[in-house]
Amino acid sequence: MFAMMETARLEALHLANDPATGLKAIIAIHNTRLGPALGGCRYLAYPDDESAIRDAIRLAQGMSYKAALAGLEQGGGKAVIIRPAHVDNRAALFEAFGRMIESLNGRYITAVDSGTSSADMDCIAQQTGHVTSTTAAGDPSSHTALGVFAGIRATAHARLGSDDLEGLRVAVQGLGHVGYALAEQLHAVGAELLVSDLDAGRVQLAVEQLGAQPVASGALLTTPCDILAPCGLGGILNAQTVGQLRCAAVAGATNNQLASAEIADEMEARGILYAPDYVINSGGLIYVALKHKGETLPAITAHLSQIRQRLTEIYAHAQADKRSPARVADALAERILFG
Ligand SMILES: NC(=O)c1ccc[n+]([C@@H]2O[C@H](COP(=O)([O-])OP(=O)(O)OC[C@H]3O[C@@H](n4cnc5c(N)ncnc54)[C@H](O)[C@@H]3O)[C@@H](O)[C@H]2O)c1
Repeated sequence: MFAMMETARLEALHLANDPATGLKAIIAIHNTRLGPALGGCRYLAYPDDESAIRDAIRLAQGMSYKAALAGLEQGGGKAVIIRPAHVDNRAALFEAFGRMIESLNGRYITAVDSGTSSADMDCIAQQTGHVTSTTAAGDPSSHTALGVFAGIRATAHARLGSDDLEGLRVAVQGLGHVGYALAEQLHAVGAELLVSDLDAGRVQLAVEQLGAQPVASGALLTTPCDILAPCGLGGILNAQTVGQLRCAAVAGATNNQLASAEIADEMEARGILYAPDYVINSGGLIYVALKHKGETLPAITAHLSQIRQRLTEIYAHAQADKRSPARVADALAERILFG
């Protein structure tokens, strides 16, 4: 366990077991150098306890990097609640989790993630103030989409010489909360949209409302385009897909797009510019963190606009050092967190 923590440079790991509600929870606090650790709470079934702990640690680490490059006074953390086969009272389970968070005295702030909802956050809020993305706080997805849109402009400028997206072929994979909002913005500035989603209804909506061209899910990654914007599930840039990409750049919302750092090197070698996922998709975190601090919407929007500048800096470094932007982003984050 300690070896795992050392490898990830994790500060603390907290476990809770509450037989009365069925709560089995893990809170991983990766780094609090910049401020309290903020990160979502997953509520999923895991094959064993170790996989759940591993997941929490890996995700907490990612949150530290994301917060550092988003310029937030916030550290990285993540929680995992192991989903029981059966739960009598979900509200009571999340309230028990709220008490666990409260016992950490503000070192960890939770948020919605896979398997949890704003209603669950409302239950947690009964027991602690260290919770975001409650029903009252609102869904961060539109802010994530705004950040990705700004990041696509920066990427187009760096790779294609102009941030004018009119007529650019942008392939959006996944038309969920973020992907559809992004497609709307791209459509509004005259981009040519190619779209795919596992849900045919979402695709049909984009065809009718945004004039998008539908592409079969399996074919989108290999469709010729200027920018590929992954907004679905992670791990899509891997040894099988990377050689088949036919785009000038990849810039999208999906978390953990790269199967490994070497994939980014391969993209670099092929002249495909890669927008580091945790930089371009940090709009939601910025919204959640600043909203929790009581910032106004204009202040949040102003902070969000820094994503574009941050990416532009990363691309400039990457070009100067002949390295992948993914490597540059990691090095920058590590300097902020541990330097
Ligand atoms: N919501 C946010 O604020 C936020 C913030 C940061 C990162 N992200 C990441 O962005 C991605 C999208 O988030 P979301 O909130 O829009 O999720 P979502 O669940 O609302 O939408 C995802 C969509 O992608 C589709 N999809 C999944 N796999 C696909 C595939 N192989 N091909 C085509 N479509 C596919 C799904 O059918 C779904 O419609 C996720 O990876 C998420 O982790 C989201």
